[in-house]
Amino acid sequence: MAGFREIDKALFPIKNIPTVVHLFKNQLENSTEPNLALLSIVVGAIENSLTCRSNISFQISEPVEPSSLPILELQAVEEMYSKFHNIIKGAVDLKNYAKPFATRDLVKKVSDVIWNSLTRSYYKDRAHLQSLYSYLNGSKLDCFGVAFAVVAGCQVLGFSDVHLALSEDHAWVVFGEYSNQTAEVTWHGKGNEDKRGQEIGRGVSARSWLYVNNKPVICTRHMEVAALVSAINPSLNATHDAFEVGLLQQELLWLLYDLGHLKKYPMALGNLGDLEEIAPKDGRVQCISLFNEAIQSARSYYNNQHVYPYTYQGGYFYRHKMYKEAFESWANASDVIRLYNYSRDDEEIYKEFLEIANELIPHIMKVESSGFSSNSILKKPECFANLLRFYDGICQWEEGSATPVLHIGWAKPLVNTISKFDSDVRAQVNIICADSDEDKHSKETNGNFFNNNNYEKENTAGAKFEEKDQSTSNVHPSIEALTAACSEKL
Ligand SMILES: CC1(C)CN=C(N2CCN(c3ncnc4sc(CCF)cc34)CC2)S1
Repeated sequence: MAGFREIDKALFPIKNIPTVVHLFKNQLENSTEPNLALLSIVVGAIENSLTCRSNISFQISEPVEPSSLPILELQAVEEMYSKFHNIIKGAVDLKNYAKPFATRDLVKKVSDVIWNSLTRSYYKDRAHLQSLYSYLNGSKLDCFGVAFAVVAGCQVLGFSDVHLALSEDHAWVVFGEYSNQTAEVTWHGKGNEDKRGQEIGRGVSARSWLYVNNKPVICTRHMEVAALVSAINPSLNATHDAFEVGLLQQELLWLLYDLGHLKKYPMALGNLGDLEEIAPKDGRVQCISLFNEAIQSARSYYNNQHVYPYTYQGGYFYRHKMYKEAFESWANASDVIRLYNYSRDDEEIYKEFLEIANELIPHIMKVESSGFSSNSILKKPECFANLLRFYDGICQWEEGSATPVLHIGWAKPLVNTISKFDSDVRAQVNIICADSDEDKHSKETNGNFFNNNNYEKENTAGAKFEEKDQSTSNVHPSIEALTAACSEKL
């Protein structure tokens, strides 16, 4: 695996953002595959020099122009690259691993090399631990960073079949002649035994959101560059971002977008949408269309099994006080989660739905019920319908799961929200409840959602709440009971 080529070396020393973009363009557009280790070291060095406190004096003294960066010398980058190259080549005796395709032993061996060279104990959720710069200068990596380093290590060894697989909260690798082998290479969450070396579960975990029903983003080399760019973290502290790092990330994401490498990567499109909302670039599409592209991508390539595209879009609508639209996005997010079983590995998405249900929606109810405008969302039946669909999805998510989702803390905001809608508004929503003997979860494999035999969730959205004379399907008993209770009460 050669390091930089002459056309790349000529760009050093790097002093500004356009030069970094040029380096990425060279790497992405040339015939040989982009060098993951080199690109991760470059952006990691820039991110760390602009966000880690150790250089705080430097930031105060230097004049900061919008696209000026700390000077990055070629020699410093080459030293870090050869250090990574030597760690990997020194630890893996290629005579033991026949090429051209990787084996599970090889992947596990590279994962062990990274794993065993990390600092014994450190705060794993800290920022700026995702790049090879962090690995080579601090021996620290976060969960994503370990998976990325394994793929970069396999690239150094010449195994071009090893690729990054990404769900919405976990990363693993695929490999082999047909790219159909999978292996865990990093840990997930807190206090969970790592499953490194094992193939991605077909058991209970397969039904959890964490593995997105076997619809992960399978990266090409170019999409692995998009993943390392997406993982750039501009945050300086809890409240501020380093301006140049955010700008660099935005420019690199637009480069990848223009080259077509974000088409099958919904979260990267969402990341770019968030950056565009903060600092819109002239001549570029509106951020809302990026959120829509992310949703279309998830629907086209991942069988609409991803939640985040809808929460990106819902978050945008919420921030812009477009509450009716936000309810629809969140109901669509809920239609995704309802077909999963909640498992202990799904904390991240649980927190996402908890915040929407118990913080964001109550806030909307508060500000909306203070006024009396006839245009209020409290007068709109489609808002009530989407809220019921949102809550119903969470109820169905819980059904059939080993771990409960709802608790009393959910009920108060839920009832409070529903009772804000007058009976004449609620009456315009047509709810048809399934017959009691019609089991909500058909046992036969009617949907190919989970192609196992013992348990099926219907692959139709659990319930549709639409205005009168629209057909609707079955409703979770607790929602049915709730709306009945409201009718009695009011
Ligand atoms: C709507 C939101 C709450 C805003 N940010 C979100 N994310 C920020 C960016 N994220 C990501 N962005 C690009 N690629 C990846 S791969 C991955 C799983 C660990 F490897 C996460 C993730 C995760 C989700 S979701």
